[in-house]
Amino acid sequence: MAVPLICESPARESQAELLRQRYGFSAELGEAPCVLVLTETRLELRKTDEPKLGAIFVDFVEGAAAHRRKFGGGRGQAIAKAVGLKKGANPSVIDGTAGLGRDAFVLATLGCMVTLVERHPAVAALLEDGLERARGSEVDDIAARMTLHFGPSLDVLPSLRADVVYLDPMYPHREKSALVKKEMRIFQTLVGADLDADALLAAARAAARVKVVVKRPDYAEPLAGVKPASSVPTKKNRFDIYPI
Ligand SMILES: C[S@@+](CC[C@H](N)C(=O)[O-])C[C@H]1O[C@@H](n2cnc3c(N)ncnc32)[C@H](O)[C@@H]1O
Repeated sequence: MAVPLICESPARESQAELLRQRYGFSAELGEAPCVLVLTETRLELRKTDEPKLGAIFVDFVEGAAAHRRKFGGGRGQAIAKAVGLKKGANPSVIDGTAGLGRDAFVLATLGCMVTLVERHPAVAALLEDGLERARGSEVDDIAARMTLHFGPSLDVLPSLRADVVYLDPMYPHREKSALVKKEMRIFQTLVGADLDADALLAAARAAARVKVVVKRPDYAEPLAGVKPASSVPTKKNRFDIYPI
C-alpha cells in the first residue's frame, strides 16, 4: 500500500507533490497505518491509529544526534572501533541499511565519507529531509560527507565500492521487548522485519575493500549464519566483523 503524504503548509504543496512523484506516495489518506506529513519546517511520519505516539523525523542538528555528537565518546565508541576508526584513519563506509541515519551520522561526524542506501521510500524521504535541513546548519560539514541512494542494496551495492560496508538490518524483536520505544513501534509498523537480510552479506563482501561490519542484537544469530572473525560487544548489541 502506498504511504500517503499530506501537506500541512500551503506554501510547501509543490514540494509535497515532488516528493509524491519521486517516492510514489499517494495524496489520499486512505486506511494506511502510517502517514507522512510535510509541515512548515520538516517531514514527519505519524502512526495513524496511535497519534499519541507522536512523530518520527530525522534531525541531525539537535536532540539525540547533537547530544551524541558532543558527548558520545568519539572514536572510543564501539561502532568506531568496529569500523576501524583508528587515529588518522577515516575509512569510507557504505551503510547498506541506512534507516534513520543515526549510525551513518555518527561515522560521518567522526570523519568518514558515508554512502547511505535505503530502500523504503518513506524512510528515504525522511533521510533526504533531515540531510536537507542539516545543510547550512552547524553540522553542514558532516552532512556534506553523507550521500543518500534510494533503492535496495542488492541492486545498488554492485555499483559501489568502499573500505567498509556496514549493515544493520531490522531484526524480529523478542516477545518481551514488543513494547519497544514508541519510535521503534512506528518504524516497525512501516518497515517490518528485513526477512531477506541474509542475502546482503555476500553483496556487502563484494563491495567492501577491507571489511563488512554487521550490527546484531546480542541474542541474535550472526547474519546468514556466518560466523564473524571477531565481534565488538555493546550493552544490547554487538558488531560482527568480517574481514575481506
Ligand atoms: C534497523 S534499520 C537501520 C537503522 C540505522 N542503522 C540507524 O542508525 O538509523 C534498518 C533499515 O534498513 C533498511 N533496509 C533493510 N534491508 C535493506 C536493503 N536490502 N536495501 C536497502 N535498505 C534496506 C530498512 O528499510 C530500514 O530502514
